Amino acid sequence: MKQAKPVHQDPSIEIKNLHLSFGSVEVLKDLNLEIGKGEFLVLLGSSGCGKSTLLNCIAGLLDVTDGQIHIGGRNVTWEEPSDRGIGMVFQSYALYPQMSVEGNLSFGLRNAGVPKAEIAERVARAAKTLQIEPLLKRKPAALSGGQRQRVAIGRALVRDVDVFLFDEPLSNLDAKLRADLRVEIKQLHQTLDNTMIYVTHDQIEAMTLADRIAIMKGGKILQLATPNEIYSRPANKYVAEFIGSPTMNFFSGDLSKGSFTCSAGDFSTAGYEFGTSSADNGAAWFGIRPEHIQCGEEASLSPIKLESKVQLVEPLGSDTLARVLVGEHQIWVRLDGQAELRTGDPLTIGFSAALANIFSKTTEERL
Ligand SMILES: Nc1ncnc2c1ncn2[C@@H]1O[C@H](COP(=O)(O)OP(=O)(O)OP(=O)(O)O)[C@@H](O)[C@H]1O
Repeated sequence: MKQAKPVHQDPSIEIKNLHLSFGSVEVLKDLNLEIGKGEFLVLLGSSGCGKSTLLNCIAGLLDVTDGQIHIGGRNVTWEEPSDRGIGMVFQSYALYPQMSVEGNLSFGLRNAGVPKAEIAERVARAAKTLQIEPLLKRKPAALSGGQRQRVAIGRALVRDVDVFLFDEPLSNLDAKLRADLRVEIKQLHQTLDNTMIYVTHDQIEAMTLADRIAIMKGGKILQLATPNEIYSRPANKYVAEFIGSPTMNFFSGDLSKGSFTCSAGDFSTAGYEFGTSSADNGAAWFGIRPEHIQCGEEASLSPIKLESKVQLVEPLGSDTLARVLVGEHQIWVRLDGQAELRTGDPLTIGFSAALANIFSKTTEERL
């Protein structure tokens, strides 16, 4: 696994050699992770990869099979959830329907025996931060989905904890609300500076919110790095395909002595750091993102030029996506929103190996 350096030197959460099995099924496999104080870490991966399981282990909602979890320098592996100093926000708001918003916000504090005046102060502060002051007397049934989720976040906020855990908090909301609340969560993090761990399978949420993203597959972390690093230097083909829409284009061919050859031609890759070891020679994928491909006249200056035929055009307003055929390779390109293209048109495309990534077909690792 290729790892970026932690953004913060001071760890807030350390996960050491964590294993979790349900019966004979091993869901988390020797997982190690360090999260810095004040860091926003996103756990991203497709359904069933173990994101929620990992979050629930940190929260104390699941007993680990082996390994340790430290929060704020304390070994909390066998501590109760309420003693761990964490606040959790779930996808299903989990509000008490019979209680007002104010009752929902203060319930946990009353149970914990926090003095009345302090409860009032904490509730007022959270309501102000989340702009739900006018809703305090309402019951959850009289709130929109976005407002309910704000209350759920508020309930974590009043606990005055150092660590917030979010499990797909926006996935029940429509697209517009999702985008609005996403911005609010980001602002909240900038204001509060708590450590946040956020589970999602939405790559836009991951890219926009995270200081670092952990991409998970099959109970393991495949890459842990900043959004930029993951986007521009994915550790392997799985990560490259998972991030970016449309996905990275791949030419299937061979890498030999740093030079890539495929049925579309010989790509000049000399001078770039591909396949520096002779062990890297062999069957490989040449990956290039759609926005790194020049089209038409703009392609004339590109080091690698190819002739293609337009198969499909998707106008998006701000830009236009087109799928073109280069020999046997289907390639997505991103053009200007005003581009006038028709199915069947010939189109010259061009790119430089400087922006490419090459992956071994044997290991799928980036070379
Ligand atoms: N209580 C359980 N008993 C048995 N298997 C479970 C249990 N809970 C989860 N699993 C399995 O563990 C794996 C990981 O589940 P988990 O909920 O962590 O995935 P996820 O990445 O959060 O997925 P999603 O995005 O769909 O929520 C899945 O294969 C799931 O079927």
